[in-house]
Amino acid sequence: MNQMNEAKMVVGSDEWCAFPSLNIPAIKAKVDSGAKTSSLHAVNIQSFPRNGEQWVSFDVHPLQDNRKTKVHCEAQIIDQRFIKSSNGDKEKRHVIRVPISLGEKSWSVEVTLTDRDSMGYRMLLGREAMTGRILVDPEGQCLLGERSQDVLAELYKSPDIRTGGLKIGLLASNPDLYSNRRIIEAAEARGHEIQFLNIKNCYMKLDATTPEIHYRGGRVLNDLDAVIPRIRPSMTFYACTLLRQFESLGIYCLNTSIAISQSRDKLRSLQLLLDNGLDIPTTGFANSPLDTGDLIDMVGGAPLIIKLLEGTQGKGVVLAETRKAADSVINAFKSLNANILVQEFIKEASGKDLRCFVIDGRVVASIQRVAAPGEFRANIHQGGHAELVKITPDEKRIAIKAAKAMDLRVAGVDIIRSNKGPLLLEVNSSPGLQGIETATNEDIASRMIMAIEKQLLHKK
Ligand SMILES: Nc1ncnc2c1ncn2[C@@H]1O[C@H](COP(=O)(O)OP(=O)(O)OP(=O)(O)O)[C@@H](O)[C@H]1O
Ligand SMILES: [Mg+2]
Ligand SMILES: [Mg+2]
Repeated sequence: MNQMNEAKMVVGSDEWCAFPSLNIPAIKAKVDSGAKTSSLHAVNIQSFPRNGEQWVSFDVHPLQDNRKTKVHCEAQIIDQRFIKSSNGDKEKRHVIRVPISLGEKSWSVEVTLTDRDSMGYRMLLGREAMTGRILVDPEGQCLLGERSQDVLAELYKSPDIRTGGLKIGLLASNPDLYSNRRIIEAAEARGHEIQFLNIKNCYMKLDATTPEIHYRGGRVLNDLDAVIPRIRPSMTFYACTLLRQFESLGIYCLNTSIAISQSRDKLRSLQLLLDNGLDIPTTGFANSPLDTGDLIDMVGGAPLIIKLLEGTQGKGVVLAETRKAADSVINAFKSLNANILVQEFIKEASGKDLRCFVIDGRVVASIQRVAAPGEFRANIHQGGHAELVKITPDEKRIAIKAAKAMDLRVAGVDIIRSNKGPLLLEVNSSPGLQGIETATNEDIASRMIMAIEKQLLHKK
């Protein structure tokens, strides 16, 4: 038994493989003995007849988090199979048989093609391909050797696999804003090329084969590595359309269009946060002024908070101290066809709230915002000021969970301290840097750039 095992190759939980006949010199596979058949993540899968046989053509993005490096492949179809994927869905897939190289060895394996766009591994190595040849050491990774970015760039002869500076676009409206100046400064200091892209000056070509984004004057922006969106609420619709276009070109967006657009819908955000087990102040929402009385009762009566759904910087947030005031304010807004929500007033917060800046699942800085005397809104724009604060482990956990629930890699999470514990107020997808960098002395702009580097450069 031992002797037999000695002849077997020991692999870790992931390994670099190659498919010489498909011109794929390196692709990192997740070693998955739980799956029977191996699979390759392929796009543009199309079957066609060739000399009386059924063939398939497809494209493979062999490198994780890189949709620019693409290999076009063709192979004979040897079977069609229904495969149950990890999410439980059954899917009919083409099966091909090709030689695989792993370490020093090479043999032929069956591989199914799937166009599930997994941002993780581009390939799964199933047990059928390993039987009799491989032992798995789940603690190890790339036991048969790593591939550096330099080696990959050479193998794929691709300038897109960068080892040095990245080409970054800052998609925003005002290059003179503190936040935007800091992001540009930080990107340049870290050796990247960054260009300010005014949202209004970008336009796009929607086309199945050659989609493009142009900048005023005709310059094509397709060769960016990453885009940092900093979108003011009034530009959300157009900017998210642009972001979707960047995404479909395989350009990494620090916050995605989907995450940003859902974060801009206050009610949807609150529902998502609740779905993820996060607590918010009790909130009510109605369509018709006829329901005002019950709406007020629902959130516990006056005093209560009324918020315009489209409001920002505290402008659309009103405190109604009495039931009568609440009733008239709600009806006044309703008569203007304004969308509002009503919310339990967290009096004990005494005009303070917390802003936690989350990047890539970590709270990188937090401040307490304190309202001006006589004001309940802590917004800096309403005269509030920022103070240093130590947040509790629970608050940290909530902030991280909220950013994750909203699928935001960069988020400003606002929390209010209530008698019932910390409650979530809202999650911002383009949180400002000035107040928080000044108060904490943290270099948050650099942390944002580092989050991009982690995705595009240093990922093994
Ligand atoms: N339910 C509440 N109870 C007590 N204070 C509240 C409550 N909701 C909001 N506030 C205070 O009012 C401020 C503004 O509210 P909120 O953050 O919801 O709206 P906004 O700031 O206008 O929106 P945005 O941050 O998107 O610009 C908060 O920072 C907080 O200090
Ligand atoms: Mg706010
Ligand atoms: Mg907001």
